[in-house]
Amino acid sequence: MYDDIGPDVSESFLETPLHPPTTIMSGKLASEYDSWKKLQHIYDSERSKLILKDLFAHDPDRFSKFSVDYASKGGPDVTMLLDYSKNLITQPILDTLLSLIREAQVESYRDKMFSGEHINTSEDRAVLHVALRNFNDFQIQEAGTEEVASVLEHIKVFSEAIRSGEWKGYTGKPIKTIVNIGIGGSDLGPVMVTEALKPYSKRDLAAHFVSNIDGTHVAETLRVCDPETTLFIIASKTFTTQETITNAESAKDWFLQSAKDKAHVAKHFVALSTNTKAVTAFGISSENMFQFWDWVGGRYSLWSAIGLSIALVIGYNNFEQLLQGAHAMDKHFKETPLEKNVPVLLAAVGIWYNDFYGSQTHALLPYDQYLHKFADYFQQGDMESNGKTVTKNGHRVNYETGPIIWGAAGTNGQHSFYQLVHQGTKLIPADFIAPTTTHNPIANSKHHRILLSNFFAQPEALAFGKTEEQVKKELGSGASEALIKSKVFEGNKPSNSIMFPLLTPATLGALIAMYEHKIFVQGVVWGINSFDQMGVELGKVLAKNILAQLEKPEDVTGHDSSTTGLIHYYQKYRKE
Ligand SMILES: O=P(O)(O)OC[C@H]1O[C@H](O)[C@H](O)[C@@H](O)[C@@H]1O
Repeated sequence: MYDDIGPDVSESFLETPLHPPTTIMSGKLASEYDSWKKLQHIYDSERSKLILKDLFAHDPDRFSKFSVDYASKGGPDVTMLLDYSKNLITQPILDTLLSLIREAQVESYRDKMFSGEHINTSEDRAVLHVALRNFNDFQIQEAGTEEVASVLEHIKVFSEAIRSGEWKGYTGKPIKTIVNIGIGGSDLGPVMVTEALKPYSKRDLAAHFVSNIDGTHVAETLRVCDPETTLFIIASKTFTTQETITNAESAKDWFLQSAKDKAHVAKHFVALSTNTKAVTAFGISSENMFQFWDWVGGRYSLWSAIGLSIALVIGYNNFEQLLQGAHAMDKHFKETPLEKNVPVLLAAVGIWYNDFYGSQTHALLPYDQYLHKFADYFQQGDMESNGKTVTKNGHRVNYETGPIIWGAAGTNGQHSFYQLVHQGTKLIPADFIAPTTTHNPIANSKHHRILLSNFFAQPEALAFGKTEEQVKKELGSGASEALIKSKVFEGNKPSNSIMFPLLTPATLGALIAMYEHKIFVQGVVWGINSFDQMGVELGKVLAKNILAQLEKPEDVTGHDSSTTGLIHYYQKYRKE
C-alpha cells in the first residue's frame, strides 16, 4: 500500500540544489517527511493490531524475515546475529521506516561522513572516528588522517615497552600499575573496553581509571599505587577539562613527593591529547604525547590515542583486532543495502518506539558480566550525541530525539528493575546481548547455560506475557480476582536480541561500531548534529562563577534563593 513513497520523495529531494558541504541540505523537520506522516498514520490506525503473539502465530517465517546474520568481510572473523523479530513491526512498517531513512538522506550523509566532509556543522569539523580504524581502505581526505598509522605505531612501541618491563620507572623498576586520568569520552571507552576484554588482559598490570573531580576518586586510587612503578596517562582531548587537569596535578604532586626531581615525570606521565601546547605546559614532553585530531569526537575516541590504556592492558595486537572488528562493521554499514544493514535496522526500530510509541528510554541488557559497563558507555555515546532539541538548521524539533539509555548486566537487572519492564506502565524497548560461549566455562559451563536460559526467557516473557486464563488455570479455583490480575503479564513488550559466538576484541569492536552507526542514523533522521555537545557547557560556566564565590557568604550574589541557600548551608557547615 505504501510502496511508492520512499524512492519518489528521495529522488525529488536530490533534485534540489546542493548547498556547500558545511550546511545541511534540507531545512525539513523529520515530522515533515512523507514517510514520517505515513508512519504516524499507520501507528494511529494499526497500533491495536500490532500484537506480537498474533504476528508470530500468523507468520512461521517471522524470525528468518526479521533477523540478520552479520559476517565480517575482511579482517578477523566476526559473526553476529541480530534478531529483531520481537518488535512491534510488520514488513510495511519496516519498509516505511526505511523510506524515512532514505528520505532523510542517511546514505548521502553516511558517505559524507566517510569521505571527511565537515558534517559537524556547528564546529565545522569532520567526523572521522572511522578513519582511526580504516587501515588504508576507504579514501578519506582530511588533514591528520595520514598520521593515524604513525600514532598507532607509537602506541605499539610504547605499550610493548611497558608490558615487557623494558620501560623503567625513576628507580629502575618496571611499571606495574597504570592510572588513566580522564573523564567522559577520555574515560568511559577505556573503562568499558578494558572490563569487556579482561580475558585478554595482562593480569599483572593493574589498571585504574580516575575521572571524578571528587578528591575521593584520586585519593583512593593513589592509596594502592607505588610511585616507583606507576604510569599516569593523562587523557584529555582538549587538555583543559577541569576535572582531568586538577586530578593530574594532584597525581603529579603525589608523585613528586617521592620522586622529588621533576625530570622523573618523563618516566611516569604521558599525555593523550590534541593540544600539544597545554600538554607541554603541564610538564609532559612532546615525545611522551600521543596525538589525535579535532575530527575525533570525545565519545568516539577509544579508537584513537585515547585507547592507549586499552593497548597497555590487552596488548597492541588485541587493540588492533578491536579496530579491525570495528572497521568491518564500518564496511558493512557503508556498503550493505538498508534492508540488511544492522545499524540501520536498529536505528529504524528505535525511531518507531521513540517517536511514535512515545517510549522515553532504551535499555541495553548484556548477558555477559564483562559488558557490565556497556550501558554506561553508551549513555554518553547516545545521549551526548542525540540529546538535542534544535536541528542543524536551528529549528526546534516537534518530536522526540535521543532516548534515555540505561541498563545493567543480566541477570542482576532481573532482580531489580525488570519488574517495571514486565508489568509497569511504560513501554521500554530493550536490546538483549549475549555470547554463545563464555570465557569462563566453570562447572562445565553450567553458569553459562543458566545465564543464557535467562537471556532467552526474558525477551520471550516480555513479548508473549501471560494471560488471565493461564493465571487462573495455574492458581485454581478460589484465587481472588486481585491476585489473578497481579500475576498477568500483558506482554507485547518489544526487544532485539543480539548474539555472537564469543566476546573477542574484534567482536567487541564490531558491536561498538554497530551502536555508533545506529546513533548516527537516528541523528540524521532527526536532523540534529550528533557530534557537538553544547549542552554540557552552561553548568561548567556557572560552576566556575560559583567556585569564586565559595569563600564568604557576602560573595554569594546573582543566584536564585534556592542556590544561594544551598551555598550558604555549605559555608555554615563546611570543615576544611
Ligand atoms: O577529553 P576532554 O577534552 O578532557 O573532554 C572530556 C569530556 O568532557 C566534555 O565535557 C564533553 O562533554 C565530553 O564529550 C568529553 O568527552
